[in-house]
Parts: sequence; C-alpha cells; structure tokens
Amino acid sequence: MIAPRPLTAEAFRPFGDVLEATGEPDRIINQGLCGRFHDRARLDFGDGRAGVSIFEAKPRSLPYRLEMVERHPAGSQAFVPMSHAPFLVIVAEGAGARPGPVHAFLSEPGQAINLLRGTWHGVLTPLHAPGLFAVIDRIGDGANLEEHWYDHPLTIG
Ligand SMILES: NC(=O)N[C@@H](O)C(=O)O
Ligand code: NI
Repeated sequence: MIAPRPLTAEAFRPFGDVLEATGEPDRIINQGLCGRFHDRARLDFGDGRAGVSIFEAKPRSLPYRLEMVERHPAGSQAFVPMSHAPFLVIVAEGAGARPGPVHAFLSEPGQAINLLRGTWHGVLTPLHAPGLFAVIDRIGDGANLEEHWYDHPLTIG
C-alpha cells in the first residue's frame, strides 16, 4: 500500500507546484487589503493556449484503488479546489514510456497544484463533496493524453 504524505512544495517540486498562501506575500495590493503570492506556477501550454475549465468530480475514499496514471505531453495542468477541502494527489516518477515509482500526497485545505507538462499523475481525486475544481490546462490541437493502465491496480491509502 502507498501511504499518502502531506503535500509540501519541496516534496512536490519534481512533479509540479503547490499553490498556497504561505509566508509573506510577494506584493501587497488593493490599498493594502490583499496579499499577492505572485506567479507561483510553472505553466506550459506548448503550441496551444491556456484554458480554464470547471470539473465536478465524484469524491473518492481511502483506500483508493489506482488503476491508471496519465500524462499530458503537450502542457501543464493545474487543479484549484473551489471548496475548502483536502484532495488526493497521485504522481509517478519518470519520463519514459512506463511510469516509475508512485507517490501520493494529501493536500491541506487552501492548497492547489500545478502538474508540470508530462508528469505522470492520477486523475483528479477529491475526497470530499463537492468535488468542484477550476482546472487550468492546454487547449489546442493534437494529442495531449497518454494513459498507463496497471496490470495489477495499486492501493493508495
Ligand atoms: N481528462 C481530463 O481532462 N482530466 C484529467 O487530465 C485529469 O488529470 O483529471
Ligand atoms: Ni490530467
């Protein structure tokens, strides 16, 4: 069984970015009433363009049966919760044809993620309703989805 670890920017850095309001803001704006944590995601949309979509995903529960991971070779993908709830983040190492070791993370309320272009990941996995997320990813022509189905599903949790 793969046990989820707490989601931290440091641990997640090889796979993507953790978006959160921690530490001092980079800028104080709006007459001092707002802190801006500026430009925190390594976005990459290749030859496409940025799109914002809304996902309404069914909540899952732990232990979670991981049947597949996927990756987007043409662009990054960010998941921004629209509810104040943790969600499950699953990624796998490797840039080759097959994913490497799998890692699972449990987010804190208030954290969002941006997956780097080409990062193997489990699909969006909320753990609480409503599974509402804003998703920022590549809109464009051409294939942008590769899937790897495990012969024997992995257990997370
Ligand atoms: N297919 C799709 O739009 N979503 C997936 O890429 C996902 O990671 O959830
Ligand atoms: Ni995806």
